Amino acid sequence: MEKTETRVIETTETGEPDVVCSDLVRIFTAQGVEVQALQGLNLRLDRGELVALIGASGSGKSTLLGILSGLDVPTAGVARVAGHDLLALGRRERVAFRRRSVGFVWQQTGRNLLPYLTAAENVAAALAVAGARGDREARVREVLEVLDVAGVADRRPAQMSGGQQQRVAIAVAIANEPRVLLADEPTGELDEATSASVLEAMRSVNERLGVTTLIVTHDPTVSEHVARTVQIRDGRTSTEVLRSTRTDEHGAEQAVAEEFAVLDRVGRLQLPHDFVGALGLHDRVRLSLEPNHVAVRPGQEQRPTAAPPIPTAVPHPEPSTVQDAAPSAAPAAGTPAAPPRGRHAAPTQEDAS
Ligand SMILES: Nc1ncnc2c1ncn2[C@@H]1O[C@H](COP(=O)(O)OP(=O)(O)OP(=O)(O)O)[C@@H](O)[C@H]1O
Repeated sequence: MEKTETRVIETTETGEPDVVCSDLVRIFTAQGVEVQALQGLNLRLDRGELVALIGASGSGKSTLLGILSGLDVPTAGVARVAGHDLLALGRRERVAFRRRSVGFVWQQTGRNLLPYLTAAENVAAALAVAGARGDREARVREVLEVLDVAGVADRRPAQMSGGQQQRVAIAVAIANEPRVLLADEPTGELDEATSASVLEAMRSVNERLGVTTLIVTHDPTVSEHVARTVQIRDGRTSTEVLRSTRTDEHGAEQAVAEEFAVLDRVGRLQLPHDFVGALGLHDRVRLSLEPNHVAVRPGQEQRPTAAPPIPTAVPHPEPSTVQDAAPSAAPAAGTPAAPPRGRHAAPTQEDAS
């Protein structure tokens, strides 16, 4: 059974990650109206990581992938992929970056492959466009075998299943040995079983070839295939779930999922929606530094409508979480009940250090 804990992690920078986004901003202007698709997003992927990116519709996932793939240019901030500064690339460098440094898999199978070429010809075309050296035929065979689609090498996309088409698309994307593989809803048009096999293929490619991989998805089963899931909300990274296996005191292996709020370099974090709703937080909140945590309390005066019951047997605990910091009165009508403890706990000062 999965156990969920919460701590705050700091987005510090050590080493040379393959993906670095720092205070990334993308503003679109449509018919005189500005839309802030990314509002100071921070993200880093270390070399060889496999990460899923999730978030509600409109949260900025595709905008981020557009920037990381070199298709779009951010308005402000830092975006570096495979050592390239994406705000400073010239036109020719950008073309070379897209051909050699990143591979891309789209949701629509039709967008990934040329319909009049076979699977092998699609991979060969990608190698030719990038000017790949060496034995291209051998490389075509190799990547189709890695993706377990050597059997459909001579078929055109229309003669393959959706899952086979996406596997061939992954083969095309990794043919040039890019440092980073980006996938936008790669399983969006597939049924559950086929989705699982495509996600598994991406995990296997990541493991065998060490290509740093970022998968944008709505697929709820993605957590079974990745060790790290990043959630973005309103154009910013808000929470991360890290999964690992631990051995308990009886020697049994336990899958552990820990949920973290993401603290950026200047100390900002997003409170989960259900915390905000449960305490009716708005406009201003009171912060206080406690011995081992930071407490967040509603900014407005809390006037309980009825006298709170006096505890008899159970002593009232010291506030240690956002829920603990709640007034003792029940939440106002219309506000959701406080979330169960353990799903999200409040960030603690100790954890942030
Ligand atoms: N070219 C554009 N011009 C104007 N606004 C845009 C443009 N592209 C995206 N947006 C806006 O930016 C915000 C983020 O869009 P984005 O497509 O990145 O979200 P998303 O998380 O990928 O959504 P979905 O899951 O529905 O694909 C949205 O409000 C969207 O309407």
